[in-house]
Amino acid sequence: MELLTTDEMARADELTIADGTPGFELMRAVGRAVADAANDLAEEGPILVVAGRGNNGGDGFVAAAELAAQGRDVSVILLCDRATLKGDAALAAKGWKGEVLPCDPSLIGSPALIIDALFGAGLDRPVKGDPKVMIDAINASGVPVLAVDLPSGINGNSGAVMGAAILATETVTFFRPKPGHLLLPGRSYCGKLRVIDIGINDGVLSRIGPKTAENNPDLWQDAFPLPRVDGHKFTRGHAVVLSGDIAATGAARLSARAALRGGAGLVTVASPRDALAVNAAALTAVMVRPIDTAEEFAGLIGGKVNACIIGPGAGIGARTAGFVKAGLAAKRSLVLDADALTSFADAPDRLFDLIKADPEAEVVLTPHEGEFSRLFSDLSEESETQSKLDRVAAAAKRSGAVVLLKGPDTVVASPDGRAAIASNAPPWLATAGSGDVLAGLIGASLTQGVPAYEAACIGVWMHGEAGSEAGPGLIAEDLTEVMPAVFRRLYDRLGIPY
Ligand SMILES: NC(=O)C1=CN([C@@H]2O[C@H](COP(=O)(O)OP(=O)(O)OC[C@H]3O[C@@H](n4cnc5c(N)ncnc54)[C@H](O)[C@@H]3O)[C@@H](O)[C@H]2O)[C@@H](O)CC1
Ligand SMILES: Nc1ncnc2c1ncn2[C@@H]1O[C@H](COP(=O)(O)OP(=O)(O)O)[C@@H](O)[C@H]1O
Ligand SMILES: [K+]
Repeated sequence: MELLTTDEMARADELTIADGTPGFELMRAVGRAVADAANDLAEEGPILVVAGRGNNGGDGFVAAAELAAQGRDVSVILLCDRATLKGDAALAAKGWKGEVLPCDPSLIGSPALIIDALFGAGLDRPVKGDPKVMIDAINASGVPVLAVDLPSGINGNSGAVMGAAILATETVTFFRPKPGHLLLPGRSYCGKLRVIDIGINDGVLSRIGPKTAENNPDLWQDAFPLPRVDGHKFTRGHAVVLSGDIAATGAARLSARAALRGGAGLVTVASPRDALAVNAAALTAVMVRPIDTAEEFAGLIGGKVNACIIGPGAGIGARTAGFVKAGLAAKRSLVLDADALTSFADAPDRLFDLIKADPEAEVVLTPHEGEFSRLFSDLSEESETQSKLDRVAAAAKRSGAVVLLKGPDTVVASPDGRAAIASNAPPWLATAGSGDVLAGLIGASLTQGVPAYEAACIGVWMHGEAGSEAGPGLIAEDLTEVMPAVFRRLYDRLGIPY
């Protein structure tokens, strides 16, 4: 599903209004949807609506009137003087026939549910003073909260907490989710997210042209590689994974096994001679070749090889950088992870220039935050004006590669401006070697000819699903072993027979 920035959402509203649906109609649809969600969350007991001065507050007034008409016991707290409300919000407040209470936290009481309609997309500065006191008091009350559009205080574009934010039980948003619903910390403040149809036609999307999406199969199913009936292992492609020295071979083996499990037809570990026996003893379906130098590596991948995974356990320095250069020179699809990235920390532009020299290059960089800041030091910090999404998008543009920044909200960005945010990764994926498996899974799709952006998105999503499938207590080795179950669930979801 597409994600809309707050500006893009405002544009969707404008286009819908221009096409003949009055803005107040949209607000009424929102208010009714909020009332439905409130009834689901609290079947009985009093409901308190806390409204702000903008249209988010207007949604709150519509919901309050709707719930009262259904016989619910509703009260409303308003952040400002009722007489100062404007436009649709003022119209909505007129429809509320009850009392309006002032912004005093002692009036919260102990309702069954609080509807948070303080701020939505219009939040444009840090929350201070009265609204902050109110938000803190709502959070401290222990009462379940239904947030309208966004938990108040969460920035819809970045997911940042602007001073203070409502910790919602559930959030109802409209038409399409916003990046702030998926990016941390915003996602953690939303509780369960409901996306409601309020009568905005999907046709407006082609006029808006959103570039950001949620990372799930809807985004990449057309690119997902399926084995052909008349195929053989070479049609599924050959991946080469570079091994580290004798003390650091496990990471490459994890990547190699993941590449094979992920669907590569053949996988070879390129191993230093001193580690050959260790690798050979530990591998079965994955092949091993003795490779000590970048020249030997170039020779190996110059043959029938589609993609290379370089970095896991590879060692930091000129040697690994030389293998990366060989991979780029051979025009193979590449996953550059871990040490392959850090090996360019002293001169990242050298790497980017090499990547950009071939506009057709299919290269995925897979840093975690530490590696990311080594390559993109000026993009290492999140700020009010620079979300994780902005940082990764800028990194992709600068490097000429698809960049994936790991975490609970892994972002994949393409130099052409597309970006995807994943929200399916469970926290127990944060375990040694998990990233090596991710590199292998991305390599699996690249090997089968999937373009870098889709390959990265597919790998991230499958990795998250594998984490859920293996469950708490998993170690990296488990991720590769649950891949058949992940494939089966995906095939079922896409309606592909097997
Ligand atoms: N036609 C539309 O545009 C629709 C808008 N809808 C609702 O309208 C919301 C957006 O409405 P608005 O643009 O009026 O914005 P909001 O209602 O989110 O808030 C804007 C108001 O809050 C003030 N404000 C912003 N940050 C503040 C802070 N930190 N401290 C104190 N005051 C602050 C602004 O000055 C402005 O007065 C959406 O989130 C959605 O809930 C829906 O009703 C659907 C239709
Ligand atoms: N809190 C978290 N929730 C979900 N996934 C996480 C979390 N922390 C890390 N991950 C995922 O775990 C993997 C860790 O990769 P990485 O840091 O490279 O580890 P390693 O180098 O040990 O393989 C990444 O895919 C990352 O997105
Ligand atoms: K809100």
